[in-house]
Amino acid sequence: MTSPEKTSPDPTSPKATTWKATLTETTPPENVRRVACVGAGVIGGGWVAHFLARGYDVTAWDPAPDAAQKLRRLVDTAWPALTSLGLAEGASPDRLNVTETLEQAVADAEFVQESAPEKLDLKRDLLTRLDAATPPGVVIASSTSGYPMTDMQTTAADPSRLVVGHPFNPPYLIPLVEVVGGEHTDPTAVAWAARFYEAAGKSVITMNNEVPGFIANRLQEALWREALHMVANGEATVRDIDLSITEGPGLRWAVMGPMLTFALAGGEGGMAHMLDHFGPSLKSPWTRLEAPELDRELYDAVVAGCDEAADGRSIADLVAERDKGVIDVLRATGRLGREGEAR
Ligand SMILES: NC(=O)C1=CN([C@@H]2O[C@H](COP(=O)(O)OP(=O)(O)OC[C@H]3O[C@@H](n4cnc5c(N)ncnc54)[C@H](O)[C@@H]3O)[C@@H](O)[C@H]2O)C=CC1
Ligand SMILES: C[N+](C)(C)CC(=O)CC(=O)[O-]
Repeated sequence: MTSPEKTSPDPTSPKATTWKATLTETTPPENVRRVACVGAGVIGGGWVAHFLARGYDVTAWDPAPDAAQKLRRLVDTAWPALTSLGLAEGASPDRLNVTETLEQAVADAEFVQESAPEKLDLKRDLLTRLDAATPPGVVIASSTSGYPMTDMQTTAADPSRLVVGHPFNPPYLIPLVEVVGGEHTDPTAVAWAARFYEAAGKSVITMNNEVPGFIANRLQEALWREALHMVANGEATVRDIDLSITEGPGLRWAVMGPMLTFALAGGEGGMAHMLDHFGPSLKSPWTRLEAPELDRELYDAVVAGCDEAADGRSIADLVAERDKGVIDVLRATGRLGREGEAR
């Protein structure tokens, strides 16, 4: 990702402190009842389903002509899984209002989640528009997978209330949200967002430093790049790559992260022994990390490999299978109560 020319607002301008100035008028995160979701594709729609299941009133806007229909279908598809997890009191898909305009969606919102396509100019323009239309003192979060907020908040009149709230697909099942502000974000807005997501049932990592891709996507990207190299070089098939994780480290990663998992590789000696023993292999050529050229051949090989792996299952079948699997893992690892409440 290249960093664009910055036209950052003057941090000493009174506008840059608008959010702070209206803090006392801001709804405490635990009392928020009305959430707006702007952009309602895979992730925006997933956020809508999550917030509805948690009992919020949700307004949504998306410029696509068939967006309302698709969104309601996504919510209906997710609802059985959400019901099995346990709905908040009063939660209902009927509490969704798909509006005609962006301005209507955010007019009464107490929190705004932006989930538009991952294009820097588009995000910048949209956040500027959202900032202009959203009541003062309301935090606006972007679902961006990797742009630093500093690069997205360059043209907003009040950049101090803009934060990144990076979710994982599907946001109605995967608990993690990475929260981080930009150079011109008020740290109180970051703290407010973190508290809000926690109140909304998410697991939050708050980052104090901006790095493109945040934490989890940097880790995922390293694995993804190596997987593409292996497919491109004919070293492994798409199926081999998937099996190597689902039948291998993926099982452990659902229980503990890569750090603790590797500490156990050192036996009684823990991570210290693991480093003494396997440290030298860091110098072995086990990974390339530079991204391979995503040329037509590699593109086709990856797409065809996934079609073959799906073995006739539609995307809807795979989504249902994934959702059931994630719920089973959450349950089996004690991260869900008997009624499905997240711990
Ligand atoms: N797909 C994924 O696995 C994840 C995506 N994200 C991030 O979420 C964001 C959305 O990605 P997806 O939902 O995957 O994309 P998507 O393509 O499924 O949905 C994007 C939606 O935005 C709408 N849209 C287009 N222009 C717009 C505008 N100017 N204002 C508002 N909405 C607009 C489109 O009509 C579409 O419904 C991106 O920033 C992406 O990086 C974050 C985590 C995971
Ligand atoms: C593929 N992706 C980069 C958009 C993925 C994410 O951002 C997070 C996720 O759901 O894995």
